[in-house]
Amino acid sequence: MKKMVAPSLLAADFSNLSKDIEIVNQSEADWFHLDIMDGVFVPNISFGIPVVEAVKKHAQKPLDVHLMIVQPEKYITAFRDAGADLLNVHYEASPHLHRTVQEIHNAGMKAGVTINPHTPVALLEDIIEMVDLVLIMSVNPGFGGQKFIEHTFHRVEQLRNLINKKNSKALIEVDGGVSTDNSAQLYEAGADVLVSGSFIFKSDDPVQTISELKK
Ligand SMILES: O=C(CO)[C@@H](O)[C@H](O)COP(=O)(O)O
Ligand SMILES: [Fe+2]
Repeated sequence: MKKMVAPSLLAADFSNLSKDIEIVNQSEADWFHLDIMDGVFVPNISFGIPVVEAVKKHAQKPLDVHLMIVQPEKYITAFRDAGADLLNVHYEASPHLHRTVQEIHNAGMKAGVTINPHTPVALLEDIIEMVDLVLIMSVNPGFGGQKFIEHTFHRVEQLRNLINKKNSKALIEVDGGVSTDNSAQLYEAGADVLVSGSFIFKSDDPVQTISELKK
């Protein structure tokens, strides 16, 4: 497994965002994770396209944008123009997922599909060969700082088996409640990328915490 870490800026200090962006730049983190919430698909509103654009100006690593919005296909080029390198759309919000993935690729980005904790991994059988990444939610999306759902380990194993069976190159990313209590076991189950927000930014030494999450 790759053992990559994508700090979620949802837990950063929005009154001093450039400081937290610099922490991620200086750390062993691989990507920035940006959570876009619309108050419709999920019961919370976070930030939108202008903030992605602002982060892009300072970020020295790729932007992994997690869209928790209805009709994500409407905003593909807008997020590309704002600086997204990888665009994650929810399976549950995408009735024409095959077309949406094609459009993300045509816009020049990597395409990720995200699944909520209740969505069966097996539903990805006919899309897994064309996506670059699957993001498994290990909490119900909408908020940072929630408790990790233990059943996620089993879902990561199921997805790793599906990826192997289909000879897919998709990476497995896990998001929600990730800490050093579960990181090693997640990599062992087959995860490549771990998203972590509050565990990193509420710690005394975020740079060190990011290093610990890569072990
Ligand atoms: O997508 C989401 C939440 O919906 C996440 O990316 C959170 O921002 C992760 O935060 P922590 O659970 O690590 O605090
Ligand atoms: Fe996220």
